[in-house]
Amino acid sequence: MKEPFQKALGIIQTLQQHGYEAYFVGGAVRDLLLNREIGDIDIATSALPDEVMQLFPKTIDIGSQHGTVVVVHNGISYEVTTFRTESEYEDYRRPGAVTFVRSLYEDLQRRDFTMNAIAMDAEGKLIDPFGGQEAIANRIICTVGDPKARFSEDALRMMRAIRFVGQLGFSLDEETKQAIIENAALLAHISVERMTMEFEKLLEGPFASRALSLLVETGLFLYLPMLRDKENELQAAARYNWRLLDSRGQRWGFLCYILCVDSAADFLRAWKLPNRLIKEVEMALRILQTIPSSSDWTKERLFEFGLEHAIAAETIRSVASGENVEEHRKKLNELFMSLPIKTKKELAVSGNDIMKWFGKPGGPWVKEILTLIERAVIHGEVDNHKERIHEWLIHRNLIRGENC
Ligand SMILES: Nc1ccn([C@@H]2O[C@H](COP(=O)(O)OP(=O)(O)OP(=O)(O)O)[C@@H](O)[C@H]2O)c(=O)n1
Ligand SMILES: [Mg+2]
Repeated sequence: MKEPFQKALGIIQTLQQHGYEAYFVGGAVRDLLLNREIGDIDIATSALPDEVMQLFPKTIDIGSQHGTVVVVHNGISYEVTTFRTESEYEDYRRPGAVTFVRSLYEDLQRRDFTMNAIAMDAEGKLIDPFGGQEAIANRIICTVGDPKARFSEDALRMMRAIRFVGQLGFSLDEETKQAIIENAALLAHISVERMTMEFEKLLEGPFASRALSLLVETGLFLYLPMLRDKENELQAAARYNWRLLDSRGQRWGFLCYILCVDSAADFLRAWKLPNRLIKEVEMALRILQTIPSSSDWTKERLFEFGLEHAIAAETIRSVASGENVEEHRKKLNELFMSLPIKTKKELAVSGNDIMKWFGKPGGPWVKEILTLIERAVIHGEVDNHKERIHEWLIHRNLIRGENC
């Protein structure tokens, strides 16, 4: 058994010793079969939440009314969820109430896709009543049972189907795809935060292009924030190599760039993204406007914007134009390495030095002088050394020697 499962085995064994059933379930089992990195390990059990809480010394009640308790075992948190069916649904979101059941089969039956409805016991034996392994072998995403029923239970599952395409490169089963087309409008019931989480996973996946095409083909894009009027642009976005974008900021920046959004801030706010990310994207887009071509970089501009923002901007530009991303990144790195100082903090003189040398009280002029010095240092006119800078100021007749 692989290490992440091994580490959690004690939980399953304890539950079994007390007469309950317990299994590994969900994404971890799927990823094990796919030889992907194992993420969070989820456990399903016949024990009720209260029973789970009594058995383990360290538990956190994160939603026991829905059946889930976190068990902290050897310093790692595991979600342990009571076998359940989701009997009542409110507004196509997650269930308003759950019914706890004592059978694994019923629990697996209410899960979204067959590949996610495989359980594994403490000996590593798989329990796969819905053909999940076969779906994985055939690289197919297929709902457990009636797709309309599964999507009505939780409309986010339609987004999940397409983000799995982006992550795994699997195909959508025809009936599942048809049901997404027919039920796309149910997505309107889902909170933006949940959609954003799936959309980010989709963009990050190695098959993002294929998934973006599917968002258009199924009509799901119509219910995603700010995408309703962007059908053609999204279709175009699907033709780029998203794999070359290697951070959240780069991906969202590229999306704004390719979709020609009026205001990146408004667009990203509609997706409820954090301010820090919004600032990062705005900066990359501002750079693209200020520096019209990748050959227009100067030491001064690179110093001003910083390497990270510069790389984000040039990555966006080169992915959009089909140029060699690595080459542009390399050039920027080399130019940055040649800078005598990389940040304002590294300048060998401070505002206090300037006021002392000039013998004047502080004011906006101090910043102007510091900028002048910064430029001279960046261009190699003067070494970044306090005395050299002092001499340089005297030489330029900005101060008199005796004020030293
Ligand atoms: N809307 C949902 C969300 C989850 N699940 C079930 O709960 C499991 C765990 O959910 P989650 O961790 O959200 O997704 P994963 O499939 O594990 O994907 P990831 O690897 O991204 O965590 C899923 O495998 C699936 O069996 C479901 O049926 N319907
Ligand atoms: Mg998971």
